[in-house]
Amino acid sequence: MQYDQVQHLVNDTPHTNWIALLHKPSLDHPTIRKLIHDLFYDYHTLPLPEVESVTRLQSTLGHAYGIEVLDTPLAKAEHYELECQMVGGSEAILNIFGQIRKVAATDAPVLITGESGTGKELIAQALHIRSDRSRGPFIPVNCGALPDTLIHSELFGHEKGAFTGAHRQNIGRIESANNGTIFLDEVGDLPLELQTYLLRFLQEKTIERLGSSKTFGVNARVIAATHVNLAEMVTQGAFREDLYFRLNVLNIQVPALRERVEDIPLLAQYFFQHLKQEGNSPARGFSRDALEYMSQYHWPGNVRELINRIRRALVMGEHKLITAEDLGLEEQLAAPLIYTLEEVRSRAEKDMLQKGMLASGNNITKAALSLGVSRVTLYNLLDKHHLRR
Ligand SMILES: Nc1ncnc2c1ncn2[C@@H]1O[C@H](COP(=O)(O)OP(=O)(O)OP(=O)(O)O)[C@@H](O)[C@H]1O
Repeated sequence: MQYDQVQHLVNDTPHTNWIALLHKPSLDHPTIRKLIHDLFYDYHTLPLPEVESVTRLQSTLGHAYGIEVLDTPLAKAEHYELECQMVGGSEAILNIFGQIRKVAATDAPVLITGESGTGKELIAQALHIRSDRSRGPFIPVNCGALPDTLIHSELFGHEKGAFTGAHRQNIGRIESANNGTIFLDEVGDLPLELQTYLLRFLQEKTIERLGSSKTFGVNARVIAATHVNLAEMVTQGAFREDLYFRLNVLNIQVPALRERVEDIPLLAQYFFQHLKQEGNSPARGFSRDALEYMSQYHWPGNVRELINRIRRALVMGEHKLITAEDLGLEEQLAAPLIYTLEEVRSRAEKDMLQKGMLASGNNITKAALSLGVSRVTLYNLLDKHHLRR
Protein backbone atom coordinates (compact mmCIF):
# COMPACT_ATOMS: atom_id res chain seq x y z
CA MET A 1 0.00 0.00 0.00
CA GLN A 2 1.23 3.50 -0.82
CA TYR A 3 1.84 6.16 1.82
CA ASP A 4 -1.12 8.26 0.62
CA GLN A 5 -3.48 5.29 0.67
CA VAL A 6 -2.50 4.38 4.21
CA GLN A 7 -2.85 7.98 5.30
CA HIS A 8 -6.33 8.23 3.79
CA LEU A 9 -7.46 4.94 5.23
CA VAL A 10 -6.34 5.84 8.73
CA ASN A 11 -7.63 9.40 8.46
CA ASP A 12 -11.04 8.26 7.25
CA THR A 13 -11.54 6.09 10.31
CA PRO A 14 -11.07 8.58 13.12
CA HIS A 15 -12.66 6.34 15.72
CA THR A 16 -10.33 3.42 15.04
CA ASN A 17 -6.95 3.02 16.66
CA TRP A 18 -4.51 1.52 14.15
CA ILE A 19 -1.54 -0.69 14.96
CA ALA A 20 1.18 -0.97 12.33
CA LEU A 21 2.99 -4.25 11.66
CA LEU A 22 6.16 -3.64 9.67
CA HIS A 23 9.66 -4.89 9.09
CA LYS A 24 12.33 -3.21 11.16
CA PRO A 25 14.23 -1.56 8.24
CA SER A 26 11.05 0.33 7.37
CA LEU A 27 11.52 2.31 10.55
CA ASP A 28 14.64 3.92 9.07
CA HIS A 29 12.44 5.56 6.49
CA PRO A 30 11.61 9.12 7.72
CA THR A 31 8.22 9.24 5.95
CA ILE A 32 7.11 5.94 7.46
CA ARG A 33 8.36 6.97 10.90
CA LYS A 34 6.32 10.16 10.67
CA LEU A 35 3.24 8.35 9.39
CA ILE A 36 3.31 5.92 12.29
CA HIS A 37 4.12 8.62 14.79
CA ASP A 38 1.28 10.89 13.63
CA LEU A 39 -1.49 8.45 12.88
CA PHE A 40 -0.91 5.11 14.55
CA TYR A 41 -1.76 4.03 18.02
CA ASP A 42 1.12 1.55 18.26
CA TYR A 43 3.45 -0.52 16.05
CA HIS A 44 5.15 -3.92 16.10
CA THR A 45 8.08 -5.11 14.07
CA LEU A 46 7.93 -8.30 12.06
CA PRO A 47 8.41 -11.15 12.44
CA LEU A 48 6.63 -11.39 15.75
CA PRO A 49 7.98 -14.12 18.02
CA GLU A 50 4.87 -16.12 18.77
CA VAL A 51 4.43 -15.92 22.53
CA GLU A 52 5.77 -12.41 22.82
CA SER A 53 3.59 -11.20 19.97
CA VAL A 54 0.38 -12.37 21.60
CA THR A 55 1.37 -10.79 24.90
CA ARG A 56 2.31 -7.47 23.29
CA LEU A 57 -0.82 -7.31 21.19
CA GLN A 58 -2.92 -8.20 24.20
CA SER A 59 -1.34 -5.45 26.19
CA THR A 60 -1.87 -2.91 23.38
CA LEU A 61 -5.50 -3.93 23.03
CA GLY A 62 -5.95 -3.82 26.80
CA HIS A 63 -4.53 -0.31 26.87
CA ALA A 64 -6.78 0.83 23.99
CA TYR A 65 -9.79 -0.61 25.78
CA GLY A 66 -8.81 1.10 29.03
CA ILE A 67 -8.46 4.48 27.36
CA GLU A 68 -11.83 4.03 25.65
CA VAL A 69 -13.42 3.33 29.04
CA LEU A 70 -11.88 6.52 30.41
CA ASP A 71 -13.22 8.51 27.46
CA THR A 72 -16.74 7.17 27.66
CA PRO A 73 -18.00 8.39 31.05
CA LEU A 74 -17.57 12.03 30.04
CA ALA A 75 -19.51 11.59 26.82
CA LYS A 76 -22.31 9.85 28.68
CA ALA A 77 -22.04 11.76 31.93
CA GLU A 78 -25.15 11.86 34.00
CA HIS A 79 -25.72 15.54 33.40
CA TYR A 80 -24.71 15.70 29.80
CA GLU A 81 -27.50 16.43 27.33
CA LEU A 82 -27.87 17.23 23.69
CA GLU A 83 -30.62 19.35 22.17
CA CYS A 84 -30.39 19.66 18.40
CA GLN A 85 -26.56 19.87 18.47
CA MET A 86 -26.49 21.90 21.66
CA VAL A 87 -24.40 20.44 24.43
CA GLY A 88 -24.86 21.31 28.05
CA GLY A 89 -25.17 20.00 31.54
CA SER A 90 -25.57 23.10 33.70
CA GLU A 91 -28.91 23.90 35.27
CA ALA A 92 -29.07 27.06 33.16
CA ILE A 93 -28.65 25.24 29.85
CA LEU A 94 -30.95 22.36 30.82
CA ASN A 95 -33.53 24.99 31.62
CA ILE A 96 -33.04 26.45 28.14
CA PHE A 97 -33.50 22.99 26.58
CA GLY A 98 -36.83 22.80 28.45
CA GLN A 99 -37.84 26.24 27.18
CA ILE A 100 -36.93 25.25 23.60
CA ARG A 101 -39.29 22.26 23.79
CA LYS A 102 -42.14 24.40 25.13
CA VAL A 103 -41.64 27.44 22.91
CA ALA A 104 -41.14 25.38 19.73
CA ALA A 105 -44.69 24.09 20.00
CA THR A 106 -46.18 27.58 19.66
CA ASP A 107 -46.15 29.90 16.67
CA ALA A 108 -45.53 33.17 18.52
CA PRO A 109 -42.43 35.31 17.91
CA VAL A 110 -39.43 34.61 20.13
CA LEU A 111 -36.69 36.98 21.25
CA ILE A 112 -33.40 35.33 22.17
CA THR A 113 -31.04 37.50 24.19
CA GLY A 114 -27.47 36.85 25.20
CA GLU A 115 -23.87 37.85 24.58
CA SER A 116 -22.24 37.17 21.25
CA GLY A 117 -21.23 33.54 20.72
CA THR A 118 -23.51 32.08 23.39
CA GLY A 119 -25.49 29.94 20.92
CA LYS A 120 -28.48 32.14 20.02
CA GLU A 121 -28.54 30.98 16.41
CA LEU A 122 -28.27 27.36 17.49
CA ILE A 123 -31.28 27.89 19.75
CA ALA A 124 -33.23 29.46 16.89
CA GLN A 125 -32.41 26.43 14.72
CA ALA A 126 -33.49 24.08 17.49
CA LEU A 127 -36.79 25.96 17.80
CA HIS A 128 -37.34 25.56 14.08
CA ILE A 129 -36.38 21.87 13.98
CA ARG A 130 -38.67 21.07 16.89
CA SER A 131 -41.62 23.01 15.46
CA ASP A 132 -44.31 22.00 12.98
CA ARG A 133 -42.44 24.14 10.46
CA SER A 134 -39.38 21.90 10.42
CA ARG A 135 -40.08 20.78 6.84
CA GLY A 136 -40.11 24.42 5.75
CA PRO A 137 -37.04 26.65 5.35
CA PHE A 138 -34.99 28.23 8.15
CA ILE A 139 -33.73 31.56 6.83
CA PRO A 140 -31.14 33.38 8.96
CA VAL A 141 -30.50 37.09 8.37
CA ASN A 142 -27.82 39.06 10.17
CA CYS A 143 -29.42 42.51 10.30
CA GLY A 144 -26.12 44.02 11.48
CA ALA A 145 -24.20 42.76 8.47
CA LEU A 146 -26.47 44.26 5.79
CA PRO A 147 -25.83 47.84 4.66
CA ASP A 148 -28.79 50.18 5.27
CA THR A 149 -29.22 50.67 1.54
CA LEU A 150 -29.75 46.96 0.90
CA ILE A 151 -31.62 45.81 3.95
CA HIS A 152 -35.11 46.74 2.75
CA SER A 153 -34.86 44.79 -0.48
CA GLU A 154 -33.02 41.91 1.21
CA LEU A 155 -35.82 41.44 3.72
CA PHE A 156 -38.88 42.31 1.66
CA GLY A 157 -37.67 41.78 -1.92
CA HIS A 158 -38.03 44.16 -4.85
CA GLU A 159 -39.62 44.36 -8.26
CA LYS A 160 -37.64 44.86 -11.45
CA GLY A 161 -36.84 48.56 -11.84
CA ALA A 162 -37.67 49.39 -8.19
CA PHE A 163 -34.40 51.32 -7.94
CA THR A 164 -31.33 51.99 -10.09
CA GLY A 165 -29.63 48.69 -10.61
CA ALA A 166 -32.69 46.54 -9.89
CA HIS A 167 -32.47 44.66 -13.18
CA ARG A 168 -34.46 41.67 -11.95
CA GLN A 169 -37.18 40.90 -9.49
CA ASN A 170 -35.78 39.74 -6.13
CA ILE A 171 -37.53 37.53 -3.60
CA GLY A 172 -36.85 38.82 -0.09
CA ARG A 173 -35.73 36.69 2.84
CA ILE A 174 -39.07 36.97 4.62
CA GLU A 175 -40.88 35.64 1.55
CA SER A 176 -38.27 32.88 1.20
CA ALA A 177 -39.11 31.80 4.74
CA ASN A 178 -42.73 31.09 3.77
CA ASN A 179 -44.00 28.05 5.75
CA GLY A 180 -40.80 28.14 7.75
CA THR A 181 -38.91 30.41 10.10
CA ILE A 182 -37.09 33.69 9.59
CA PHE A 183 -34.28 34.30 12.08
CA LEU A 184 -33.41 37.98 12.50
CA ASP A 185 -30.03 38.08 14.19
CA GLU A 186 -28.88 41.40 15.69
CA VAL A 187 -32.39 42.78 15.29
CA GLY A 188 -31.32 45.89 17.26
CA ASP A 189 -29.34 46.97 14.19
CA LEU A 190 -32.48 47.26 12.08
CA PRO A 191 -32.94 50.92 11.01
CA LEU A 192 -36.09 52.57 12.41
CA GLU A 193 -37.76 52.69 9.00
CA LEU A 194 -37.36 48.95 8.56
CA GLN A 195 -38.64 48.37 12.08
CA THR A 196 -41.95 49.87 10.93
CA TYR A 197 -42.18 47.41 8.02
CA LEU A 198 -41.27 44.49 10.24
CA LEU A 199 -43.93 45.53 12.74
CA ARG A 200 -46.52 45.58 9.96
CA PHE A 201 -45.46 42.10 8.90
CA LEU A 202 -45.78 40.83 12.47
CA GLN A 203 -49.23 42.39 12.84
CA GLU A 204 -50.73 41.54 9.46
CA LYS A 205 -48.56 38.70 8.16
CA THR A 206 -48.37 40.48 4.83
CA ILE A 207 -45.55 42.16 2.94
CA GLU A 208 -45.01 44.34 -0.10
CA ARG A 209 -41.98 44.04 -2.34
CA LEU A 210 -40.05 47.27 -2.84
CA GLY A 211 -41.39 49.02 -5.95
CA SER A 212 -44.78 47.31 -5.79
CA SER A 213 -48.02 48.25 -4.12
CA LYS A 214 -49.31 44.67 -4.15
CA THR A 215 -49.67 43.23 -0.68
CA PHE A 216 -49.53 39.49 -0.18
CA GLY A 217 -49.50 37.08 2.73
CA VAL A 218 -46.40 35.26 4.01
CA ASN A 219 -46.60 32.54 6.60
CA ALA A 220 -43.27 32.76 8.41
CA ARG A 221 -42.51 32.55 12.11
CA VAL A 222 -40.21 35.29 13.36
CA ILE A 223 -37.40 34.52 15.76
CA ALA A 224 -35.17 37.47 16.63
CA ALA A 225 -31.92 37.67 18.56
CA THR A 226 -29.91 40.46 20.09
CA HIS A 227 -26.81 40.89 22.22
CA VAL A 228 -27.75 44.45 23.12
CA ASN A 229 -30.35 45.49 25.66
CA LEU A 230 -33.37 46.25 23.47
CA ALA A 231 -35.39 47.63 26.37
CA GLU A 232 -32.65 50.22 26.87
CA MET A 233 -32.67 51.01 23.16
CA VAL A 234 -36.41 51.59 23.47
CA THR A 235 -35.90 54.13 26.24
CA GLN A 236 -33.27 55.83 24.11
CA GLY A 237 -35.65 56.01 21.15
CA ALA A 238 -33.45 53.78 19.00
CA PHE A 239 -35.91 50.87 18.88
CA ARG A 240 -39.68 50.97 18.46
CA GLU A 241 -41.48 50.07 21.65
CA ASP A 242 -44.43 48.44 19.86
CA LEU A 243 -42.04 46.24 17.85
CA TYR A 244 -40.15 45.33 21.01
CA PHE A 245 -43.35 44.09 22.64
CA ARG A 246 -44.37 42.19 19.50
CA LEU A 247 -41.01 40.44 19.27
CA ASN A 248 -40.66 39.82 22.95
CA VAL A 249 -43.78 37.65 23.36
CA LEU A 250 -41.54 34.76 24.37
CA ASN A 251 -38.05 35.44 25.63
CA ILE A 252 -35.13 33.06 26.00
CA GLN A 253 -32.14 34.47 27.86
CA VAL A 254 -28.91 32.66 27.18
CA PRO A 255 -26.35 32.99 29.98
CA ALA A 256 -22.72 33.80 29.18
CA LEU A 257 -20.33 30.85 29.28
CA ARG A 258 -18.61 32.17 32.43
CA GLU A 259 -21.98 32.00 34.21
CA ARG A 260 -22.24 28.23 33.55
CA VAL A 261 -18.77 26.99 34.34
CA GLU A 262 -19.99 23.36 34.57
CA ASP A 263 -20.57 23.39 30.81
CA ILE A 264 -16.98 24.35 29.99
CA PRO A 265 -15.35 20.87 30.31
CA LEU A 266 -18.33 19.23 28.57
CA LEU A 267 -18.21 21.65 25.66
CA ALA A 268 -14.41 21.50 25.52
CA GLN A 269 -14.46 17.71 25.31
CA TYR A 270 -17.25 17.78 22.72
CA PHE A 271 -15.44 20.21 20.43
CA PHE A 272 -12.13 18.45 21.01
CA GLN A 273 -13.61 15.18 19.69
CA HIS A 274 -15.14 16.94 16.69
CA LEU A 275 -12.22 19.16 15.76
CA LYS A 276 -9.58 16.49 16.28
CA GLN A 277 -10.98 14.70 13.25
CA GLU A 278 -10.09 17.69 11.06
CA GLY A 279 -6.34 17.26 11.46
CA ASN A 280 -3.49 15.17 12.73
CA SER A 281 -3.08 16.55 16.22
CA PRO A 282 -1.32 14.19 18.63
CA ALA A 283 -3.56 15.46 21.45
CA ARG A 284 -5.64 12.95 23.38
CA GLY A 285 -7.31 15.39 25.76
CA PHE A 286 -6.75 18.34 28.08
CA SER A 287 -4.19 18.71 30.83
CA ARG A 288 -5.42 19.52 34.31
CA ASP A 289 -4.04 23.03 34.15
CA ALA A 290 -5.85 23.60 30.83
CA LEU A 291 -9.17 22.62 32.45
CA GLU A 292 -8.40 24.78 35.47
CA TYR A 293 -7.54 27.82 33.35
CA MET A 294 -10.61 27.29 31.19
CA SER A 295 -12.88 27.39 34.20
CA GLN A 296 -11.26 30.60 35.49
CA TYR A 297 -11.16 32.51 32.23
CA HIS A 298 -14.00 34.98 31.57
CA TRP A 299 -14.68 33.98 27.91
CA PRO A 300 -15.75 37.30 26.40
CA GLY A 301 -16.41 35.52 23.08
CA ASN A 302 -18.27 32.68 24.81
CA VAL A 303 -18.68 29.29 23.07
CA ARG A 304 -17.36 30.63 19.77
CA GLU A 305 -14.13 31.65 21.49
CA LEU A 306 -13.86 28.25 23.16
CA ILE A 307 -14.12 26.55 19.76
CA ASN A 308 -11.50 28.85 18.27
CA ARG A 309 -9.06 28.33 21.13
CA ILE A 310 -9.41 24.55 20.92
CA ARG A 311 -8.97 24.64 17.14
CA ARG A 312 -5.82 26.71 17.58
CA ALA A 313 -4.49 24.37 20.29
CA LEU A 314 -5.04 21.35 18.03
CA VAL A 315 -3.08 23.03 15.26
CA MET A 316 -0.29 24.48 17.39
CA GLY A 317 0.00 22.01 20.28
CA GLU A 318 2.65 19.32 20.11
CA HIS A 319 1.79 17.31 23.18
CA LYS A 320 -0.59 14.53 24.06
CA LEU A 321 -2.44 16.79 26.44
CA ILE A 322 -3.52 20.28 25.46
CA THR A 323 -2.06 22.81 27.89
CA ALA A 324 -3.29 26.23 29.01
CA GLU A 325 -0.44 27.66 26.95
CA ASP A 326 -1.66 25.85 23.81
CA LEU A 327 -5.06 27.47 24.42
CA GLY A 328 -3.44 30.88 24.79
CA LEU A 329 -4.95 31.17 28.26
CA GLU A 330 -1.77 31.33 30.29
CA GLU A 331 -0.95 34.87 29.26
CA GLN A 332 -4.60 35.87 29.68
CA LEU A 333 -4.64 34.84 33.32
CA ALA A 334 -1.01 35.61 34.10
CA ALA A 335 -1.75 39.22 34.99
CA PRO A 336 -1.12 40.02 38.67
CA LEU A 337 -4.15 39.36 40.83
CA ILE A 338 -3.82 42.40 43.07
CA TYR A 339 -4.70 45.75 41.59
CA THR A 340 -5.02 49.21 43.01
CA LEU A 341 -8.47 50.76 43.02
CA GLU A 342 -7.37 53.02 40.21
CA GLU A 343 -6.32 50.03 38.11
CA VAL A 344 -9.62 48.27 38.76
CA ARG A 345 -11.54 51.41 37.75
CA SER A 346 -9.46 51.80 34.63
CA ARG A 347 -9.92 48.14 33.64
CA ALA A 348 -13.69 48.36 34.20
CA GLU A 349 -13.83 51.55 32.15
CA LYS A 350 -11.89 49.98 29.28
CA ASP A 351 -14.04 46.84 29.46
CA MET A 352 -17.28 48.84 29.25
CA LEU A 353 -15.93 50.96 26.40
CA GLN A 354 -15.07 47.83 24.44
CA LYS A 355 -18.49 46.32 25.16
CA GLY A 356 -20.25 49.56 24.24
CA MET A 357 -18.36 49.85 20.96
CA LEU A 358 -18.95 46.19 20.16
CA ALA A 359 -22.65 46.41 20.94
CA SER A 360 -23.05 49.49 18.77
CA GLY A 361 -21.11 48.01 15.86
CA ASN A 362 -18.45 50.74 16.41
CA ASN A 363 -21.05 53.47 15.96
CA ILE A 364 -19.85 56.37 18.15
CA THR A 365 -23.28 57.99 18.52
CA LYS A 366 -24.96 54.76 19.56
CA ALA A 367 -22.11 53.77 21.86
CA ALA A 368 -22.06 57.21 23.53
CA LEU A 369 -25.81 56.96 24.06
CA SER A 370 -25.69 53.53 25.65
CA LEU A 371 -22.67 54.41 27.83
CA GLY A 372 -24.36 57.59 29.02
CA VAL A 373 -21.57 59.97 27.92
CA SER A 374 -21.25 62.63 25.25
CA ARG A 375 -19.56 61.83 21.95
CA VAL A 376 -16.62 64.09 22.90
CA THR A 377 -16.13 62.28 26.21
CA LEU A 378 -16.32 58.96 24.41
CA TYR A 379 -13.63 60.04 21.93
CA ASN A 380 -11.41 61.16 24.83
CA LEU A 381 -11.92 57.88 26.68
CA LEU A 382 -11.20 55.84 23.56
CA ASP A 383 -7.96 57.78 23.13
CA LYS A 384 -7.04 57.29 26.78
CA HIS A 385 -7.37 53.51 26.42
CA HIS A 386 -5.85 53.38 22.94
CA LEU A 387 -9.07 51.98 21.55
CA ARG A 388 -9.57 54.40 18.71
CA ARG A 389 -9.06 52.89 15.26
N1 LIG B 1 -24.40 24.65 23.77
C1 LIG B 1 -23.71 24.52 22.63
N2 LIG B 1 -23.36 23.31 22.20
C2 LIG B 1 -22.63 23.16 21.06
N3 LIG B 1 -22.22 24.18 20.30
C3 LIG B 1 -22.55 25.42 20.68
C4 LIG B 1 -23.32 25.65 21.87
N4 LIG B 1 -23.50 26.99 22.00
C5 LIG B 1 -22.89 27.56 20.94
N5 LIG B 1 -22.32 26.63 20.15
C6 LIG B 1 -21.52 26.90 18.94
O1 LIG B 1 -20.85 28.13 19.18
C7 LIG B 1 -20.79 28.93 17.99
C8 LIG B 1 -21.49 30.25 18.24
O2 LIG B 1 -22.89 29.99 18.39
P1 LIG B 1 -24.01 30.92 17.72
O3 LIG B 1 -23.56 31.40 16.36
O4 LIG B 1 -25.31 30.21 17.81
O5 LIG B 1 -23.93 32.14 18.74
P2 LIG B 1 -24.73 33.52 18.71
O6 LIG B 1 -25.11 33.80 20.11
O7 LIG B 1 -25.81 33.46 17.67
O8 LIG B 1 -23.58 34.50 18.26
P3 LIG B 1 -23.76 35.99 17.60
O9 LIG B 1 -24.53 36.82 18.57
O10 LIG B 1 -22.32 36.45 17.49
O11 LIG B 1 -24.43 35.79 16.28
C9 LIG B 1 -21.46 28.09 16.90
O12 LIG B 1 -20.44 27.39 16.21
C10 LIG B 1 -22.34 27.13 17.66
O13 LIG B 1 -22.53 25.94 16.94
